[in-house]
Amino acid sequence: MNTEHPLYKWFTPEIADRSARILKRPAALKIEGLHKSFDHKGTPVKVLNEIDFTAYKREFICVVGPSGCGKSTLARLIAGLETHEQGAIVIDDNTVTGPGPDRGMVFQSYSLFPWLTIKQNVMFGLTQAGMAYNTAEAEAFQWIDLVGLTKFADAYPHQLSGGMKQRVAIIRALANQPKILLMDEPFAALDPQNRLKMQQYLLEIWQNIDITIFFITHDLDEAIYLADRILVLEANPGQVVEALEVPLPRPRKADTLLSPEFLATKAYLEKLVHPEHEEIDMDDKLSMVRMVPVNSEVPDIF
Ligand SMILES: Nc1ncnc2c1ncn2[C@@H]1O[C@H](COP(=O)(O)OP(=O)(O)OP(=O)(O)O)[C@@H](O)[C@H]1O
Repeated sequence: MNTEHPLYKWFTPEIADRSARILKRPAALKIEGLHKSFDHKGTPVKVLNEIDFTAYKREFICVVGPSGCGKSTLARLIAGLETHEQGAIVIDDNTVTGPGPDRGMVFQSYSLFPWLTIKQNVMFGLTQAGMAYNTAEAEAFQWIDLVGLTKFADAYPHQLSGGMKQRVAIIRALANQPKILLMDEPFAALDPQNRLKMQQYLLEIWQNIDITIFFITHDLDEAIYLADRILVLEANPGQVVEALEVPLPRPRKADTLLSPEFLATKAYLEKLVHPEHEEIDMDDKLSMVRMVPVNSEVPDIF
């Protein structure tokens, strides 16, 4: 780690050791010179520019960046749901040319089949891949048990809370044994308490199975809490600003969010992701406050 880096003092020998161990593992995902444009009224508009990045086996990567910087596009390209004009995406030495069973996806909206029970949802990919019904059912029960939903195996998605549905979406993706789990804002629709619980669940699952996670989020707290490294993108066009090693030891717990290294990392990321915030001075803020009409209803929280 560069001794000039603003977070240098938090890179303890323990963190440096974790980082060195991860970098020695084989690459799970290589993104090489990736460019992506979308057509806008007949003109190509570059969304991703020269993205180069490698994630190593069992690494937990979070991707952050301002709205529109191409985070979801990048996840969709890795999933093989979009095509790119230049560069390559390589998973375990295989170049991505379309969707495949080596990648599982979990989105913000619960993409469960509403007409299937929880067990049937989890079994779906397994039976589609040719697994015998009884074997698939036994596997599905193991996954359902892992996330504490045994009692709900025969329930339908609409009978579950948002957090429960997301647990099912995760195990449904994992049951197919992908090499990479792509998650695009999976917990964004949950309230803060359920969100934290889901983050803890995800970390527990990740620690117990052989999976590399590529997790898109708007939420810097979430990224710092979960990731080994955070890929920071900037917008117009989307390109890499930094792949930041998270200087926080594991295991991470709820009080990790209050530690000085967490707060220092967050302040650093805030500046990378929203540099314009530095330009807002207090006089601007006060002039906005003064614009509130004297008689307007002000909520009783002040
Ligand atoms: N199918 C499409 N056709 C045309 N333009 C698109 C398409 N998909 C995305 N874009 C544009 O590409 C840019 C990046 O979009 P993308 O959704 O990947 O960004 P993002 O970083 O995930 O944004 P957010 O954080 O707001 O979800 C945006 O300007 C978007 O309007």
